[in-house]
Amino acid sequence: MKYLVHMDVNIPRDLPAEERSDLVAREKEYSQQLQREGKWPQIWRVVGQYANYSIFDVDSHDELHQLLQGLPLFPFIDIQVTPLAVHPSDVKA
Ligand SMILES: O=C(O)CC1=CCC(=O)O1
Repeated sequence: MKYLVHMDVNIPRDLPAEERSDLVAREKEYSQQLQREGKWPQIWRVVGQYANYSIFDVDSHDELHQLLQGLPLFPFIDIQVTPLAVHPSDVKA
């Protein structure tokens, strides 16, 4: 099952720099592990924003929820999820 996920990151400005760097580094490691596993096949930066659009490819809503909740930056991200279905005009389908 594929999902389009929009993440809008809002790390508090008063978070100590070291804590911020640690969170961002752990977020990157977590994300890259899921990318290698094929569960997070695409991630794109939104131009001019601390935000991304990502594609997740997982088995269920529950799995996606679990993965998103595991994001180190989860407390500081507004997340919107759009479930995707195959388009009938897709020549690859
Ligand atoms: O920087 C972001 O958009 C938040 C994020 C998600 C995965 C990652 O490495 O950073």
